[in-house]
Amino acid sequence: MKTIDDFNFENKRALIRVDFNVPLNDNFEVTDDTRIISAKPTIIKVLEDGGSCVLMSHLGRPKGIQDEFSLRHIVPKIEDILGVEVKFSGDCVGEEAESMANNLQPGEILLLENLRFHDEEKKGDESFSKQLSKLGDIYVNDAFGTAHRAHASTTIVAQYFKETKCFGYLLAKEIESIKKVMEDGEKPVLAILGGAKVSSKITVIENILDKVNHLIIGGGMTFTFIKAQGGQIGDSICEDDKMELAHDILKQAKAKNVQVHLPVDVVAANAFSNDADTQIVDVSKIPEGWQGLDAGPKSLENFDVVVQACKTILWNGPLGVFELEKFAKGTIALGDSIAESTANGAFSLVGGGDSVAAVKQFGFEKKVSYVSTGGGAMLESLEGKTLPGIAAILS
Ligand SMILES: Nc1ncnc2c1ncn2[C@@H]1O[C@H](COP(=O)(O)OP(=O)(O)O)[C@@H](O)[C@H]1O
Ligand SMILES: O=C(OP(=O)(O)O)[C@H](O)COP(=O)(O)O
Repeated sequence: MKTIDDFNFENKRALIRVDFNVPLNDNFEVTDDTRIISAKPTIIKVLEDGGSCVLMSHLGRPKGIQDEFSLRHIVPKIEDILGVEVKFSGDCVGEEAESMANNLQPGEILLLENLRFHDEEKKGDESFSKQLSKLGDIYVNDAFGTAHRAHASTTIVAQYFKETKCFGYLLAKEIESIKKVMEDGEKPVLAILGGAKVSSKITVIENILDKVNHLIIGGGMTFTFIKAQGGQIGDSICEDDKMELAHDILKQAKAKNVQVHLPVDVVAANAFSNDADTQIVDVSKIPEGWQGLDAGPKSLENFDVVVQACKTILWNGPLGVFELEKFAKGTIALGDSIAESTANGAFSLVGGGDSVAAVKQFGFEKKVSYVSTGGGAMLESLEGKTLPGIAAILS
């Protein structure tokens, strides 16, 4: 696996694919700069070697050229984080980009305009990829968040850099973290899967059953499993067409010697609201008119015992509707448990959109071993897929 450490960038231009697809508010200010901070070590390494950086990224899902998706908006934030001036090219290919890239001096940074202003980016167009390739001497992919997309800048462009392509520090770290859980994690290995629906996690569950010793199933997914076992789930969220599958998953787990832990009690509410009345009830005796929106205290105790006993922990998906304060306790308690287990030597990886949001919101970011910068990319990795952005560097 070739990483940025295998190259000296003195007098070289690094063409770096970063994922600066960051959230902006109405004033075009960056509201979460994690992805920019995460790319910093790679950029600094190039500059310290005496090289220059051409940064390329997408922002959002624009339809053609739309100013609200211009990467120009985030230049001040990047300059703040890197402490270096950032030049900006109003197009990612063409004369302006080429002449600015050619004139870059060691220590300088150029940011290209949103790659997705050209349809060719998502199509993986060859000639567009070739134009991009002219902008650097060494291609570095550090965009884990976009590594599941086979686009021009993440995948096709790599073919123009046979011996001169590598992973940046962030992408290498993401790969290593996934490997630590999925391949060589210290046992017992635990996966905690929560979130809303079974359907969005089926492939993850099936793939993970071969890798773990324990599986905690929580969140809205719980109720499809409970109903499948004959429980009464009241008005809780449920995918009736996935009940057979839920059964099958439990059977597979048994055959593979994976211990499955489901909630035994829940916080049931008479409405999907912070103002709802609530009661703690047995997970399989939820009255009509009530829905389970968080794990109950006995479940949290049980989960804590498992979490403390495990040496490798993967967490994807919240245990309850954490966006509503009244139903955030389970997710917070689980975060506390994982933090404690991590402090005692376990390796913990948090990945997948909403669980990362929860970890950040409740301040667990520094208390777990690694928080992934990719939502979809992490899910596809957990499904066992080889991401095209990663394959393109390895080939
Ligand atoms: N018991 C529940 N009932 C309904 N929704 C739930 C429940 N528990 C969790 N959720 C919701 O699941 C969503 C996260 O699901 P998902 O997108 O699958 O997770 P992730 O983004 O971590 O993969 C959150 O918005 C949360 O409110
Ligand atoms: O934010 C991203 O994905 P994510 O929300 O799944 O983490 C990436 O930048 C990929 O963006 P895309 O899903 O528009 O290709």
